[in-house]
Amino acid sequence: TKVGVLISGTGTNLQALIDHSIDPKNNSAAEIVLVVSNIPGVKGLERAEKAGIPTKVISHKGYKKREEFDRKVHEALMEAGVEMICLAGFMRILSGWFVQQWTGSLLNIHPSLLPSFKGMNAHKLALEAGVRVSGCTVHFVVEEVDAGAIVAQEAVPVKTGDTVESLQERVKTAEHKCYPRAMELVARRLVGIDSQGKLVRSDTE
Ligand SMILES: Nc1nc2ccc(CNc3ccc(C(=O)NCCCC(=O)O)cc3)cc2c(=O)[nH]1
Ligand SMILES: N[C@@H]1O[C@H](COP(=O)(O)O)[C@@H](O)[C@H]1O
Repeated sequence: TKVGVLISGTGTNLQALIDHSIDPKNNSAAEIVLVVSNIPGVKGLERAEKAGIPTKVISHKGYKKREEFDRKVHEALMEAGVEMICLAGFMRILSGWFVQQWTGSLLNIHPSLLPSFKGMNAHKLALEAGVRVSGCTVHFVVEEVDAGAIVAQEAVPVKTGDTVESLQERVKTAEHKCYPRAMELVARRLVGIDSQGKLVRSDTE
């Protein structure tokens, strides 16, 4: 399955997906064929270039309408023959039109155990809530933000004295294991969503 990865920053999740897909022992069904960033010069672009993966920068600033930006991104993905998309630190909300084109083949990783702590500052919300366990969630992307069917989660202990940075670091370690596994399940079409958006599994578990 040809995979497109959308990023906006450092790309440590992108790196984990790249490492997983190129490691022969994984016999991965996923081939990352394009990395798109909406922000130029981010570290994630270097990671893709080092791995010999084509990159594109499509700045959202160039478009006055959200749908126009999304259509440009969609065209780039189609040109590269992309069959499924992984959002990895991509910080733009995608329009209903875009999400509709990719339903069932569009994944995102969120740094909390959804449905808790949706949105941009999950770690801050988790620390303020005083939870003792946090973690990460890979979910199918639907129009409503951070609300799609959950594919995989990994729990992480919250430690006394944790800051957003220390919790984020611990959660990212879990993300880097969780996301490749989830990508593989979807790339092998062992997991999908039905017309109601509910998860459908064809693997055992
Ligand atoms: N429709 C849809 N699209 C998404 C795009 C990105 C992410 C990643 N997680 C994100 C969750 C929240 C945001 C957010 O609120 N950003 C500030 C507004 C930026 C903007 O104006 O665009 C961004 C990414 C998830 C989703 C999703 O669940 N559904
Ligand atoms: N989507 C969230 O944004 C962050 C991206 O980090 P990176 O993959 O760019 O290092 C990760 O914490 C992920 O959960």
